[in-house]
Amino acid sequence: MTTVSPELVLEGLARRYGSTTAVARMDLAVKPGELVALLGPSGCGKTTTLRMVAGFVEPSEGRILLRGRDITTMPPHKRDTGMVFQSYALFPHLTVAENIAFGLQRRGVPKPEAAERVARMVALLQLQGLEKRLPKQLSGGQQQRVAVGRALVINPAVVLLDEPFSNLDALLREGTRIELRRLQTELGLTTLFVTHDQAEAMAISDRIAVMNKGRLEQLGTPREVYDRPATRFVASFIGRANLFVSTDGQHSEDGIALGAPGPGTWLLRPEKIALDAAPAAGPGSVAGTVEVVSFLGTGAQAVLRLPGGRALLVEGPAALADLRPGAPATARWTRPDLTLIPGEN
Ligand SMILES: Nc1ncnc2c1ncn2[C@@H]1O[C@H](COP(=O)(O)OP(=O)(O)OP(=O)(O)O)[C@@H](O)[C@H]1O
Repeated sequence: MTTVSPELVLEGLARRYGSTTAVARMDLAVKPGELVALLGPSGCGKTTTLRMVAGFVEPSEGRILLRGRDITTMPPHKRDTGMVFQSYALFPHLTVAENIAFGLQRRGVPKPEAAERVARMVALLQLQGLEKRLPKQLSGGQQQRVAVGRALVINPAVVLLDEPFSNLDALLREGTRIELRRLQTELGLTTLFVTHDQAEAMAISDRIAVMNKGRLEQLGTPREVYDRPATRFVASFIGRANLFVSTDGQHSEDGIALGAPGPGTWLLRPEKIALDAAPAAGPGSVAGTVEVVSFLGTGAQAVLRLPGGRALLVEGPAALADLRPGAPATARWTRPDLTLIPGEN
């Protein structure tokens, strides 16, 4: 077995502001060429973590190692990190080419080599013909690509991206994230990516670090965090979740015939549930009333209101949208559709 030594390591990294703990003792190891997303709701400590790695925020505790070197107290420009800010932070008076070349000049890269590397970035990011423009003469998506180019051209050991697509409209955002993923894979860039958008994190990450209230709740591949969430928070933040608490497995606290193999907190994803018109029959079935249906293009969603008052979310084929609100329907699932949430027991 070969073990790859990680490129970036966070060891017990913490940051407090007075009595507020922005980040609590975080451990994370990012492998060479890996893209890890820091995902969580507003205020969970994603940006603070990224800024500690970049050197803009001083940790209260812990260490940061980059390629085995302790960089915890090193000034930002000596760290070998390339950062892309949410606001892009381009120099308004410099052209596209000059913006991209900036970091190379500062590092004393000879002019001919710098010109060559800038031209390569311009080509990779499809900015040809825009080299002499100023940032204000570019679209949001083009500005975003210049910001990425400026961070990548110095060939940093780790690329740090803070919600880089938040200023783009939905369609451009999807296209740009695919482009970024392609570039990141092609160039083998070790990347830490901050986002509060779970779909974005799922789409581009090798692994996702799910954060909540300054803590790392789970680290895993998109599939792992979706299929086997460690906590109730992860289950609800990644995708949609129907959660049931049961003391015996047979029934949930609100009286649903759950049919789980044992006690605990159980997750039932909406796409695991089937709806039909026949009456409920024992474990893994419950009758209710269709409350809302939504057609989503690739499928549909329905909310089933249960007698106990709970709203059960169901996802399935587009035909689900043909159900009439107010109609009775029975939800069905099987034992393997239920996933135990280990962190809640
Ligand atoms: N300079 C500061 N002074 C005081 N508190 C701060 C400071 N910076 C961050 N915090 C607090 O630390 C916590 C984490 O903030 P952080 O910006 O890291 O969260 P985030 O997950 O990046 O949120 P968002 O998605 O909204 O940017 C928040 O409670 C925030 O109010």
